[in-house]
Amino acid sequence: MEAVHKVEERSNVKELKSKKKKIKLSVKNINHTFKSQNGDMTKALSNVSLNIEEQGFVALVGPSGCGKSTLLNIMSGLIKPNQGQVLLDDIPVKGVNDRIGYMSQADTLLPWRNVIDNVALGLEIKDVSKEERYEIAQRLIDRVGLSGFENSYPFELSGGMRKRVTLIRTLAVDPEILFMDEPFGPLDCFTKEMLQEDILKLWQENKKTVVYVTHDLSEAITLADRVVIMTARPSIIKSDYDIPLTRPRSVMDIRFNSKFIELEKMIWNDLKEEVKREG
Ligand SMILES: Nc1ncnc2c1ncn2[C@@H]1O[C@H](COP(=O)(O)OP(=O)(O)OP(=O)(O)O)[C@@H](O)[C@H]1O
Repeated sequence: MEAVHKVEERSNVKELKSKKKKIKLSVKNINHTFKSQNGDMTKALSNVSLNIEEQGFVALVGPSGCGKSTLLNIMSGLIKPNQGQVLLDDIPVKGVNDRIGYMSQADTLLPWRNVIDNVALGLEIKDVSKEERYEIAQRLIDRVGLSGFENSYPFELSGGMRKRVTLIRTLAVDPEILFMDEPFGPLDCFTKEMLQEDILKLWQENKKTVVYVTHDLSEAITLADRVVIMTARPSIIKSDYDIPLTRPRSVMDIRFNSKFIELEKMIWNDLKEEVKREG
């Protein structure tokens, strides 16, 4: 299928694309080994390089424990790699900064703040006026169907609603690039699909650059423009697939699209070798 490019074949494709789209994030020759308390060494990443285009939606997929979160944490400046560097608009990323948004699986809402004050938190930290931050927060609350819950506290919300609040809190500060680490991992599949629908809708409106870590190949193909497969540890990038499914997409319908089914089958054949190696 012409949409597919193994890593080694992708370079000319990238050259052609770079004429159209700027590289937003560049990961260069990253090596990273963890040293545990008892002195054990775990080599997580081996010479990983990756370019992410502006407004691109890239999913990182690989077997459990292969180093996906480590790579995301290095990209976002949370971890300093042993070797290599990450450039955001050609400037080295040195620690977390407000150009970057990060959403993890953890529930990080502040329990003593209601929905609107949770959503407005980052704007408050940035000294945005109360009127403006409430206006931005309200717009996002309305966008994800949480109108009427502005004054509710996190404990009064369902798991899916809390995720929605976390998502729009991350978007409220308008980051240039958004990193998401299995943000909907523990939720049931129906709630997950509704949240994926929200992501597609919000992305369609704002076209942020997104890097999305998931175990779930179907989720990766549904959301992303590119699916990058990582090998079992020590992880290298094995393959890089374009996802030529038209947008706007519907989570509910896309899985019945013949191109989707074909892509999932093909990428799974590649991924399953790594899953078996890891197991
Ligand atoms: N702080 C740490 N200290 C020691 N080892 C670590 C640390 N963080 C991660 N590791 C190890 O590095 C490897 C990669 O971990 P990482 O969390 O990046 O994998 P992952 O692909 O995101 O896994 P999963 O999909 O299961 O969340 C694992 O073997 C993990 O045990």
